[in-house]
Amino acid sequence: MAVRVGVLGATGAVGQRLIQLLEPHPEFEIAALTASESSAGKTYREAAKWRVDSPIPDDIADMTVTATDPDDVDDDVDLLFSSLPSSVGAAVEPAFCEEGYVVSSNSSNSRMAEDVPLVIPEVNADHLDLLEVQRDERGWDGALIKNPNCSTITFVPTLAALAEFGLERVHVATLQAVSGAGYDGVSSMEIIDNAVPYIGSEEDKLETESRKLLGEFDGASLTHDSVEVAASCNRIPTIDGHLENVWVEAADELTADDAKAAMREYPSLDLRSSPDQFIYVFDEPDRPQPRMDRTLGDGMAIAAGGHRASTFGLQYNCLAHNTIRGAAGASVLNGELLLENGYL
Ligand SMILES: NC(=O)C1=CN([C@@H]2O[C@H](COP(=O)(O)OP(=O)(O)OC[C@H]3O[C@@H](n4cnc5c(N)ncnc54)[C@H](OP(=O)(O)O)[C@@H]3O)[C@@H](O)[C@H]2O)C=CC1
Ligand SMILES: N[C@@H](CC(=O)OP(=O)(O)O)C(=O)O
Repeated sequence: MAVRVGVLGATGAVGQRLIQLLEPHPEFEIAALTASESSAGKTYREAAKWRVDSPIPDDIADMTVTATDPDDVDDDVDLLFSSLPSSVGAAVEPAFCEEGYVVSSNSSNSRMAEDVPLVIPEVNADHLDLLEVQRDERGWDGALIKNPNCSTITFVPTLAALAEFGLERVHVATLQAVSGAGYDGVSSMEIIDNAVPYIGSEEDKLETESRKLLGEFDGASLTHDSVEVAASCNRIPTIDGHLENVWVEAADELTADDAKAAMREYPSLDLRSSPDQFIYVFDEPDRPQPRMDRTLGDGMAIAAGGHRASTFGLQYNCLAHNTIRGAAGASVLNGELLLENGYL
């Protein structure tokens, strides 16, 4: 029987992507949709300005949106996907967890909390058991798991593939699509014929979340990885797909061929939304490109290419679909991991 799930922040850009991915999902059944007070009481069709690239599902369109309050969500809903503004998530996600709901959240609040697993299933599924520590410490029947920032998700899998070479220092420069800022996030006058070399708080997220993801969980606490990461984040006029330039300095010799082989061989998982090939490596020097490569693996693969030796170690480029692998798809994959591991 399918697990009954809800979407917190269901009317938003990421909420709509979640619905697009969850509606046909055989393991999950959408049973609750929440948004702000101004949407509560409306049908989903009335409340959401549907903007994703497939029709609004009829059965979802007719559902009534509720306020984002545990009292308004049925008790038989087991899993909540959260795509709330982080300030709202910080206030309400713990309240849902206290009431026994398991929350798979895409919002940035609490990502760095010591007892909150920050998970990319193919990279650090073992961190999920931090939920036992969380439940002990917080006295929750529910649980809170986070996926990382979209730009973090794009390059950390490639680092995980290279970890055996002894990562010491990493530089990453991003070229981020406008969808990462939400529909109204960047005005057309600001971004057309332009690039903006600043995205608030983004660089810090890449630098800190990456070390948490690559860290070691010993069953009681998590030690962040020692790799030094420096990030520079830029907004460019693409719609979807974050492209990143990465330079890696490793303790051991690391050639372009070694890196390509390690990335190609890095395993995927058997979860329903996992791509068959997790990291798709191009030999062509001008790939990956956002428009051509963001839908690899139904938007869940990481693409890499342009591997070469440079003055600052190994250099390459990587790419991921920021609102699928980097946001809604990441939360769904974490939901599948929770299910597989008996947390639902
Ligand atoms: N990891 C990633 O790559 C990405 C992450 N994000 C993150 O996901 C989250 C959502 O982003 P996005 O979908 O673009 O945002 P939107 O502004 O499009 O949607 C926000 C959602 O939250 C609801 N909401 C707003 N205020 C409240 C409130 N006070 N109480 C309850 N619900 C509220 C809105 O409801 P209503 O329609 O009623 O206002 C809407 O459903 C953010 O935290 C964002 O930073 C976003 C993009 C990519
Ligand atoms: N800041 C990211 C998207 C985002 O909302 O990130 P976060 O989930 O860390 O808030 C971007 O602009 O592409």
